[in-house]
Amino acid sequence: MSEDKSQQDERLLELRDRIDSIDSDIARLISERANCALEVAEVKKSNGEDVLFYRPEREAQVLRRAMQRNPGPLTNEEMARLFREIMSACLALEDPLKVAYLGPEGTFTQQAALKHFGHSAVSKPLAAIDEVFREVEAGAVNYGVVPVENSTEGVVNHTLDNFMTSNLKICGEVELRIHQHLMISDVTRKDSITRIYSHAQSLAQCRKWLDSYYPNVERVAVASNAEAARRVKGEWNAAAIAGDMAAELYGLKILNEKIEDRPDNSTRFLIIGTQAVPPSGDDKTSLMVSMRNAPGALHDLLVPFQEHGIDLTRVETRPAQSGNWTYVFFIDFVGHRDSENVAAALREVGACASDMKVLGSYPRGVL
Ligand SMILES: O=C(O)C(=O)C[C@]1(C(=O)O)C=C[C@@H](O)C=C1
Repeated sequence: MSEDKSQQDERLLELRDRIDSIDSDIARLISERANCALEVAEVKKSNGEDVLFYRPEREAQVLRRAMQRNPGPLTNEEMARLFREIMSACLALEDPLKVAYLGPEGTFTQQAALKHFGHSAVSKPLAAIDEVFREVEAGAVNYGVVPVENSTEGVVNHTLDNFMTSNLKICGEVELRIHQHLMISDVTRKDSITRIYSHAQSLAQCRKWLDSYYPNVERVAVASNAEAARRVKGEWNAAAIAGDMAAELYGLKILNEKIEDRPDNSTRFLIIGTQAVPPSGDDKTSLMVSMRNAPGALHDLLVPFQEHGIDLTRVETRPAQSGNWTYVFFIDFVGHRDSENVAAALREVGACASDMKVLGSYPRGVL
């Protein structure tokens, strides 16, 4: 063995010894933290019947702090992701969360659920957005995850419409960068693709790419990206557009990566539940307001926000289910309903609206 090689080996041994010793410190500290969480659970239980183990505002604060004090070299996002999983495991010790999401397995919504709750939550795929609302309302699961808007394709009307008849609250939001890939199975003949399956939104997000590279191939819209991937499994002349999770789940090969037309393509998801979330220090509020279709109605509705210095992040209009040319506005803005300026604006909006419902104040998405 050369002198260099043996020096290298020695250095490697030394570093690995150091890593072993750091790992045992980390393990001890994680266990100490987990014991603390168990004590927190005991304190919560001694406080009353309706125990809320999951605290979105506290989780947001823990993650933000992990990012702020990050000394590097890991990125802030990586550091927060690690803490996300530690907290998820600690919460599972207190009370394992049950979370329903718009499935099937392998969809972007599952990815969003994992990003928000970590891997220790028990998650349940459901076939439709309405079903996710229903399961949370029935108490069969603690929370639900549903898509609400895509930066390329706009709003998910189905989610907004469900709020018209539901009493559920918004407890959180997650934003996910959406990367679409073209994928095939082992039996697909690359040069004989005549059909591409995907969800209609994903086909739309990749429209220009498809026009350039597969102009004459039939585009078939199916219920989800994961369903598209499942179909391709046994078809020699088909491909699917879906995300990483679907490719992994169905063992497909990615032929072309990141084929979305816009590089900043992202989707926002909502966490729905029954709890009102206290302020975290950086929050958003979602509001549903009905107005008669009178001239200047939208203007009147927006003035209080401007007067109280509140930033609107989104305004959507949907026809009310009662018809009669009544419109429902969905408004998102920065701030918590408990803060003075927001409370004042809500009073004024309430006075000019025919109906108003605060869908929830919740921490702004951290990761
Ligand atoms: O602080 C709490 O209330 C806890 O239960 C602890 C903890 C954590 O692990 O930090 C766990 C779950 C909650 O959702 C928030 C935080």
